[in-house]
Amino acid sequence: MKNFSEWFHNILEEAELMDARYPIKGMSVWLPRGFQIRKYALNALQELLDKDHEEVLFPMLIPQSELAKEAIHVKGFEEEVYWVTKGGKRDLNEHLALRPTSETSIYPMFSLWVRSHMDLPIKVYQTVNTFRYETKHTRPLIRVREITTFNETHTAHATEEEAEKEVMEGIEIYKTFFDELGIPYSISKRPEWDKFPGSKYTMAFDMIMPDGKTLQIATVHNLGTTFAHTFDIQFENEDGTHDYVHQVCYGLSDRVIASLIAAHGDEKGLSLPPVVAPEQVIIIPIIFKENQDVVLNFTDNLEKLLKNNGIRVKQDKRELRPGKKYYEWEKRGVPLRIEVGPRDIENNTIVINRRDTGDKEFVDYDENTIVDVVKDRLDSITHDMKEASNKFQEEKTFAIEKPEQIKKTINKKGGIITCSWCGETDCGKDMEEKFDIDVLGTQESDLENKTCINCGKDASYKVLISKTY
Ligand SMILES: Nc1ncnc2c1ncn2[C@@H]1O[C@H](COS(=O)(=O)NC(=O)[C@@H](N)CS)[C@@H](O)[C@H]1O
Repeated sequence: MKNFSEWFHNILEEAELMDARYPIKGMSVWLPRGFQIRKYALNALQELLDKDHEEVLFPMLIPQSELAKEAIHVKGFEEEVYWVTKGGKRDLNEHLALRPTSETSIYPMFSLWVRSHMDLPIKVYQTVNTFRYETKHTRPLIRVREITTFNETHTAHATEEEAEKEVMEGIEIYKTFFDELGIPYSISKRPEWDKFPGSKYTMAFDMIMPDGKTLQIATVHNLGTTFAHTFDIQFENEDGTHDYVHQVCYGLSDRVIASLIAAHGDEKGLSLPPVVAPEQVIIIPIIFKENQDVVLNFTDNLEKLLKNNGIRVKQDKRELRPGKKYYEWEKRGVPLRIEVGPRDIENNTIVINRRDTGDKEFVDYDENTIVDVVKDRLDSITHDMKEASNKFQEEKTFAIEKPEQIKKTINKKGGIITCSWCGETDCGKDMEEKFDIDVLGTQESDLENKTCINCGKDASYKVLISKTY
């Protein structure tokens, strides 16, 4: 893992997740295994969103006039928007933007849908591709020009309190989702100069990657009433007065898959939490000519049993020596491997190998309990993977007191440092400049008469700082 970037790119290819050779920079192809992992990850997220949000689908193209309406928003995206300017041979009289995110395609429709407070709240989400002409170094899943797995939630509420509640709900949904996938994170409130264009404030999830830099893996934005004024989204109260809606939006992307790979992968390759694994169990029959049928009869039965109990299982019967099979399935990150040879059958045991820890376990085989045993081991893997990645995030987060520790700690150890800060924009930007770092954001904390690490003024914030992607 000394060269994370090389390791990461190798895994995409060797675990057959993506093909980055597509002839447009910043765009790659989802291969079948990668696509399944993406599907299971999205299923887990949608299960959480579906509790009280509805899935919708908006057009990909946005009229220039709509995109331009929200000045701050469009300022934030104007460098990144792809445009459609022709239809066939004909020039379009209005250029159409490929959505970089969907506020300006959704909110004109919210304006049509919202008339009375009875039409509120609106809580919708979509999983779409979005396009951002990233000029920084692109890399698959991490910084792409076509974001293929952009899950964005957009809500409208009658009151500010309801919008604040939705922000907390969005944060909870993402916390639960990342916890299920064993992806670690630190949550902070982005500084004024780095919040979502047009928003009141942005809450962000940052994961410390193996190379010590942090990756923004999700964001929740309180939009206030700015977009409601811009797109005239008003509703009539019970007393006949009119108010603008209060809005929230939140989103995550392909980076979730990048985080899965980074959080759990190792020298052997991918290591997947069961919830997203295309195969949760791979059965390897150890076959010798003379007793082939005995073994295969046993493993076919075991495969059927596991499959009938909702476990995603495969059997590798290829004419290859076992070691080669182990190598391949470990690289693909299959959580559990079950080996069965003629001796195991005589002893009525099977061998269970955990991909995450490498532990090998001899288990007495009993048709009535083997499903529970396998499910129990899969649950242990889920639990332990989450513990391990949270431990890494915690161990790479350092509280410091002195400014000279900022650069030293970041350059030497990477990760996130926390310290006290006055919260002033010019001081924050000065810190970023001086120490060549990024201010991730602030967290609630009970600072008593602390001074700002950078300017010495009274500090009222605990700030998180790191090198970022
Ligand atoms: N070029 C990119 N490649 C991959 N993921 C990206 C890229 N740009 C942004 N993201 C991810 O997408 C998330 C949401 O994007 S965002 O700009 O912060 N927020 C929005 O677009 C809001 N409309 C919420 S949906 C970010 O937190 C980040 O994790």
